[in-house]
Amino acid sequence: MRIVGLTGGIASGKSTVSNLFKANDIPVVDADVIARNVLKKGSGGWKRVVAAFGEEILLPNREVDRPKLGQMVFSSDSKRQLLNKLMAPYISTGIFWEILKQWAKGAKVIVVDIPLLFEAKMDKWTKPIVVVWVSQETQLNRLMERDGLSEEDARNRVMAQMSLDLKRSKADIVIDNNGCLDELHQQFDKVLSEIRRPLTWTEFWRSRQGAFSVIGLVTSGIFVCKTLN
Ligand SMILES: CC(C)(COP(=O)(O)OP(=O)(O)OC[C@H]1O[C@@H](n2cnc3c(N)ncnc32)[C@H](O)[C@@H]1O)[C@@H](O)C(=O)NCCC(=O)NCCS
Ligand SMILES: Nc1ncnc2c1ncn2[C@@H]1O[C@H](COP(=O)(O)OP(=O)(O)OP(=O)(O)O)[C@@H](O)[C@H]1O
Repeated sequence: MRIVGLTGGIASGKSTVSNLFKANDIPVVDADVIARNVLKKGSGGWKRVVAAFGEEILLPNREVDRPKLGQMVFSSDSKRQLLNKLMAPYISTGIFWEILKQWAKGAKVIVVDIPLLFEAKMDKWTKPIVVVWVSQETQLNRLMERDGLSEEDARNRVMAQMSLDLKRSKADIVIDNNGCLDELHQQFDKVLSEIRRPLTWTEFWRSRQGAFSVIGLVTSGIFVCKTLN
């Protein structure tokens, strides 16, 4: 199985690109969705986060007040690191199970959309790595517009992540998303044909079909040996 890593910065356009993959029948595992489930009321992650940050981060219905927690962690490195430490094991386990589900379904190529792919050192599990890049000016403008944030809050969020220029230098494939959506679509078509190229042998052995081939070969080998003896 080919596990394509999709990453970028906050509001650089990862979800826009992952929607294009989904529209082309490529399954996408979304770390933000998994992270949201980890913070659902009553879950293990919720209990640890509430124990560490206090009940003041809860809404009257006892769900986490996400904008409030976001305000806290994006303006304090130590609080953000604490939140990351508490949630990381749940998020990585969630990603692992979602990949396993796709493997069991026989998917040959999947995309994992992980905003913090490099920061969380998960890049070693994915190949190729696609980085959705924008200039910092475009990033701030799109973030302020989408989330209705002040410039200061938007900057705090951008600064909480590894710089997009550094991420770009670590990428196998770069999508430059500074332009309009039509330009994005044109680049996406090239990326799609790149990631749909035939699997390498290593990727094939990692797929469900490859694993079954190994089992088939070993079983027939044992059968042949027994017959010859
Ligand atoms: C702080 C929280 C509650 C704010 O929620 P909110 O709904 O406002 O934002 P949302 O979850 O949609 O995240 C939006 C974007 O923020 C960025 N971001 C989220 N968490 C972090 C973080 N810990 N460090 C840096 N950037 C982050 C990502 O680019 C993400 O795509 C939430 O982001 C969270 O639980 N973060 C910790 C979990 C995590 O690390 N998520 C990233 C998945 S790898
Ligand atoms: N090429 C583009 N032209 C104009 N607007 C765009 C373009 N690409 C994305 N956008 C807009 O920019 C905003 C950010 O995009 P998107 O939500 O896909 O980013 P993201 O990287 O998934 O963000 P996050 O890290 O917060 O999940 C959205 O409002 C989206 O509609």
